[in-house]
Amino acid sequence: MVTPCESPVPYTLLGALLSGGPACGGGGARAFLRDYAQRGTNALLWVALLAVTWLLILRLAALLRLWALGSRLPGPPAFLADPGLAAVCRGAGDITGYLSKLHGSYGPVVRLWLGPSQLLVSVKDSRVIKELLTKAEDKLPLTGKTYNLACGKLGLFISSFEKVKSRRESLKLFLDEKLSIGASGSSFKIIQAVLDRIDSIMARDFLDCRSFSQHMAFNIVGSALFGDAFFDWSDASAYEELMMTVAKDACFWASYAVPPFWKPDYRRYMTLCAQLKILTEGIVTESRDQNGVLSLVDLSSCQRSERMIKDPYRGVSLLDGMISSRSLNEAAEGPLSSEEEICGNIMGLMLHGISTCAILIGNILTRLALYPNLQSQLHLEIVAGCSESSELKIDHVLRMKFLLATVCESARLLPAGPLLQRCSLQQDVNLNSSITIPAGAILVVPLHLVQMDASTWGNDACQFNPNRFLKKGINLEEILAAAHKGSDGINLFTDECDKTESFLPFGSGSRACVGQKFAVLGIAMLIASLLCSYEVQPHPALSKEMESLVDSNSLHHLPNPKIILKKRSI
Ligand code: HEM
Repeated sequence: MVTPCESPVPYTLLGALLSGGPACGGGGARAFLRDYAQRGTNALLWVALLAVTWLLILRLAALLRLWALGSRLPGPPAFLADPGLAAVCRGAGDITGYLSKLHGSYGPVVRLWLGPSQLLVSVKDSRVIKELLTKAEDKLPLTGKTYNLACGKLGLFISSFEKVKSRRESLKLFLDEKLSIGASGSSFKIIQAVLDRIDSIMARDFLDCRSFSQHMAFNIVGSALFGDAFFDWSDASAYEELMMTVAKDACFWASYAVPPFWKPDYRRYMTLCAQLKILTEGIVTESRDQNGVLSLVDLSSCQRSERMIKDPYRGVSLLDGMISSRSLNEAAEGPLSSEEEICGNIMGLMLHGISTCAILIGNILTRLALYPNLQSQLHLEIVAGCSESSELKIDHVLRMKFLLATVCESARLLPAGPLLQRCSLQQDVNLNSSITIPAGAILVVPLHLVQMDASTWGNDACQFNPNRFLKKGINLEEILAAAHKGSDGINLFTDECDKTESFLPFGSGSRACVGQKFAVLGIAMLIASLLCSYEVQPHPALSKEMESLVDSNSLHHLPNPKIILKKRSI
């Protein structure tokens, strides 16, 4: 008869326990447990090994596919040891100039190997660009990483389109409400408030164009996002300064594959981000208290619009939209949109909105300072446009076509960045039914090349000429109204397909800038208010050299002129 101790070794832990191991002698049980642990560990190691091998096979297959599909596209030989490319990769070279040469040699679609697993595809053909920007819905992972680093968790600007979709919609709705006819007066009253303080802003006898533009952009975007609470926020200037410091270094620190915690500068940077977050939380709380935002939580967007029409001058803040969308999301997906995410979204919007608006404002002010004729023409239009009312409103600005054309022309000649960047994380992108771009490739549209292409814009493509936007009876008011109704881009050239697709300062397609109409009209409003009361003059030190630089087609970085704002005699 077989006794329990002679029974076959139980191969499960349960078996060992049921067999009453210790009663049969402690040594046997220990041996069994050791054996059991060994087998368990081996099994785990095997599973891990198989998983890693499987992942490596998948990665290798993806890499082979990338190489196979990538090599079908025109471009220089793979892994070229090119000093020009090396300089561009280090951030020291001129990416536009480099891509221009490649397009000259290889045509409108060019591929470039940045490394064995990094394929960049640059597209310059306006017929393909639209398709590309619609089909490639994701952003490069680095874009999301940069915002994540500076703003913490956020649901805007991130890589995956799926994750960003609903936030884009609620933000679009909010910004459109800001511009709706009734609310327009209060949305931009901050502009007048800042202009009233101009004497104190002009600490010396001139203004630094870049700092002034940044200050105006900060106020326009800040008051739009936080409503009336922003007007008398005591920490506003500390916030502005901190935000600019954080914005300056975000890309640099995000470019590290592993966050460099061992570097004191990095730790210092993270402390600044934390301070920025605390200040943002402060203004968020104040904005909520002042705008009574929580009373709007249960309203649908349609009800909110109605409410704004009835009560247009109430300083509603972005939080209304964010919180409402939060309630919707909570119902749909669970509590994903935490307070932390709302705060991150707002910081991200401030960072992006201020830096981009500041570039455009600075660009326009520089041209106003350099071209007195442009300024006189604008002044005449502005005075005529708001003659019947003492207060400047969005409806007036919408009628000022030359002003809107000036804003658009400035954005054409100096977009906020040199490249539009996209990618498709999961699926290949088929363009023009003949070009296949493999998933994971970096897709770029070189904005300077496209927006200054002589074949589309004519021989004067590099010259500043707002009138080009007024040709062929283009109705800018209608165009902006169309953008208002939800089209993805500002369609300036209804009859000229090539130009629509070649005017992309706000991007286009699925990830187009949500704030484009707000930015164009807000900046037009600022310039109109400014020119009503002031004349923009160049500082005497502004040399002829700078004048030629502004006209030059190599102007990828704006000079920072000193300007003087001279009060107009009424
Ligand atoms: C002159 C001012 C501005 C310029 C030149 C600008 C430009 C851009 C560009 C080029 C993009 C990428 C588009 C693409 O990849 O197709 C973008 C995205 C975006 N912009 Fe702007 N922008 C400006 C102002 C603003 C403002 C004021 C806001 C809101 C307050 C805003 C909100 C956004 C958002 C949320 C996105 C991200 C869309 C996404 O990732 O899906 N922008 N902007």
